[in-house]
Amino acid sequence: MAEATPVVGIIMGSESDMPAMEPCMAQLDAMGVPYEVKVASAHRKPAVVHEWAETAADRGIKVIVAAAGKAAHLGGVVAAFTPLPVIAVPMKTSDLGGLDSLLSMVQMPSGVPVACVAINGAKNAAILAVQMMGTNDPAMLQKVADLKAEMAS
Ligand SMILES: Nc1c(C(=O)O)ncn1[C@@H]1O[C@H](COP(=O)(O)O)[C@@H](O)[C@H]1O
Repeated sequence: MAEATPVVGIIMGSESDMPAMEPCMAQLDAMGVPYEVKVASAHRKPAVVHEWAETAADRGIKVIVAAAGKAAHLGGVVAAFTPLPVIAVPMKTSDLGGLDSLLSMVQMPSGVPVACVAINGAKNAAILAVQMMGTNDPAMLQKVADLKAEMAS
């Protein structure tokens, strides 16, 4: 059977962000939502990030989740290159506890919004992505309703 086309694009600034982002992938797996994962830094590989972000919508991606730590510009740079909504996940850091990542991500200039979840809020980023898609996709909305029913039981 052919793999379903990914609808969530997950990008992270470093392979070192992968463990903190596992709950995002696990939540999307649990909800049956196909995703793609890319490791690329806006600082270290700007051309790769540019190309990935600019072509995301054409690949069928509906929502982007961008995770990064420290001077976490990745979400904002991705948002500059795509009309898709971007959810940023600030990574907890050893020096400043993730406040550095959070402030870098949340303080976007007017005109280029980036939604931002809590420090290491990978699971919530996944749920929020499905909620966004649910605004015009009843099957996605049902997945979130099912999750809420499960939490309440
Ligand atoms: N914030 C960014 C960006 C970016 O914003 O483009 N690229 C890498 N990083 C972050 O640097 C931290 C340390 O990365 P390394 O472990 O590779 O040195 C990671 O949390 C990564 O997301």
